[in-house]
Amino acid sequence: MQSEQSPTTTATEQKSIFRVENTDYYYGSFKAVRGVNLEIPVNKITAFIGPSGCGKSTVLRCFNRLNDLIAGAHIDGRITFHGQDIYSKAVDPTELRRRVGMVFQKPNPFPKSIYDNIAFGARINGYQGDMDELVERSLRGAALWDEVKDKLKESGLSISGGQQQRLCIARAIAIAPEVILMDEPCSALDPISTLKIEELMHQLKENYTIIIVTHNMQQATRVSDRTAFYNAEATDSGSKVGYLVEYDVTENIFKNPQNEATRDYVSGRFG
Ligand SMILES: Nc1ncnc2c1ncn2[C@@H]1O[C@H](COP(=O)(O)OP(=O)(O)OP(=O)(O)O)[C@@H](O)[C@H]1O
Repeated sequence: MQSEQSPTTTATEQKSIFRVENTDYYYGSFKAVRGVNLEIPVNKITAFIGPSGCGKSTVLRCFNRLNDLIAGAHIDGRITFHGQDIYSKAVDPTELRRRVGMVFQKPNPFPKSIYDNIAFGARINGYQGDMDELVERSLRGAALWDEVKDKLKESGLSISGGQQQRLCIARAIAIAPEVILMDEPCSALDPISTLKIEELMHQLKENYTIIIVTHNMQQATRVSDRTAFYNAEATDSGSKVGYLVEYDVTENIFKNPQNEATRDYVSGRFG
């Protein structure tokens, strides 16, 4: 059987896990982002870059329908996950969010023990297996086990910011997602913690598809396989609307961009 491919997907690329087709993103009547078409390859890291307010987080939050929780937010167009429209009535957003996890800008562990940070979500999701084993496996998967194995009963808030962010990643992977969305996951971290998360991302992509929003262009070049550059332009009404300018393998976006705005942005001329 032939795999599903868009005209922009080359035969050598892996299958897409998400397809975004002709999507416009609104907050009430305000159109925040227009006309996005893109495919997210499975088991790769895709970076979203662009100046502030161009809609990177808005698009990101739609992959697990987190924008549903914002009153008035809606999209026109279609986003499919494994070929199924995620906005169709048949899709349960809670189940979608289990399969498409998220890590936020600021580490946000639960005010519970390190152990329970992992066990809590797993229990809610009906995990029936050996919880000790799951906690260890998740913490190992987030490259945190060695640092916390002797203090699993201590609060998740008692460890460093970088460790807290890895705990949030451990919590996300404990419920066995396929995708991890990361919204500027290192912006609150020091450079060493940032590098640890980046190393971890390289390991994680063996098992997960990752989409990361980042303001740090070096980070995009270090971690991502593909990069989407978004920009915003003024509309007749005076507001700004975001749009996807260029999407390609990361090396092309940074070394050989096709669009002038991309070239200016990646060379630090604006943004
Ligand atoms: N909850 C919301 N309600 C109304 N408008 C919003 C909301 N969230 C974002 N917006 C608007 O949508 C547009 C895109 O915002 P978004 O946060 O997605 O951009 P971004 O590229 O992620 O920005 P940044 O890099 O600063 O995080 C902006 O005009 C923003 O003001």
